[in-house]
Amino acid sequence: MPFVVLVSPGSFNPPTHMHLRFSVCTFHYKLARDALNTEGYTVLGEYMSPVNDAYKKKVRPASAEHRIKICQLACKTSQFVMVDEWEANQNTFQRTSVVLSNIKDRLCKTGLICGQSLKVMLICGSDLLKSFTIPAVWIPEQIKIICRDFGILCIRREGEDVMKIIMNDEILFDNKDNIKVIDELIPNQISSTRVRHCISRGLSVKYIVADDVIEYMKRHKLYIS
Ligand SMILES: Nc1ncnc2c1ncn2[C@@H]1O[C@H](COP(=O)(O)OP(=O)(O)OP(=O)(O)O)[C@@H](O)[C@H]1O
Ligand SMILES: NC(=O)c1ccc[n+]([C@@H]2O[C@H](COP(=O)(O)O)[C@@H](O)[C@H]2O)c1
Repeated sequence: MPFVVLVSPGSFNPPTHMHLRFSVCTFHYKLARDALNTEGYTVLGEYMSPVNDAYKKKVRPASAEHRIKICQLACKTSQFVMVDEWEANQNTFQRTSVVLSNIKDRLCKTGLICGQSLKVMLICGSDLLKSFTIPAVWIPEQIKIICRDFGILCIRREGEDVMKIIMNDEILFDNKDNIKVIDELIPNQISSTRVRHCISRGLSVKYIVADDVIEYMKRHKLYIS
């Protein structure tokens, strides 16, 4: 029986309940389960991989050290989602294909699972899939590697026409069988950006972000300005 380990790359600045819902979408929604089960896969778990501090964003994220910590707090209640710190702890930005390979190599080195029976897949929202089609953001050869050698589980983000994104891009279209699109049955507009806006205005983010994460952010005065 081949096993799947999911990897969710992102800034997680901060992690929201939606980031944790990825696992719910994968495990409990029939569509997603079927998408993997019909091919005989068993999903073992998911790693959130917070991006390295060297990744350039319009708004400078909280430090990797803080983001690792709040991701760990966010995952505390999940038996399925964990944090992989490797990417965040490197000295330079790591491309996502490198992160996926690295996680696979390390899992195989444990000796608990062999490469042939392990499929590491990227799990992402459809905005990340869309970014594949924006010139100069990703290296086309690496998109091919991600689609062909790993595979993608894409959660539709509200309003996004994922099939159109796939159909209009040559690499995605060529690899469409390795891209599973999952509908979030309760689509929402939760985003880290909106959470940061609320915090900076002194508004509550309770029930959108884990309580322990809220407590940590308060203690470290994250996102208040
Ligand atoms: N509401 C959502 N629905 C579907 N996917 C989501 C949602 N929020 C986040 N994601 C996905 O989670 C992953 C990591 O997201 P990221 O850390 O960039 O959060 P974000 O909310 O998109 O951040 P920001 O608002 O700072 O750009 C990405 O694949 C993103 O598409
Ligand atoms: N070439 C690449 O590998 C590449 C390019 C752009 C974004 N990414 C990843 O996509 C994620 C995007 O996160 P944000 O949506 O927070 O910007 C990050 O984890 C980042 O590492 C990878």
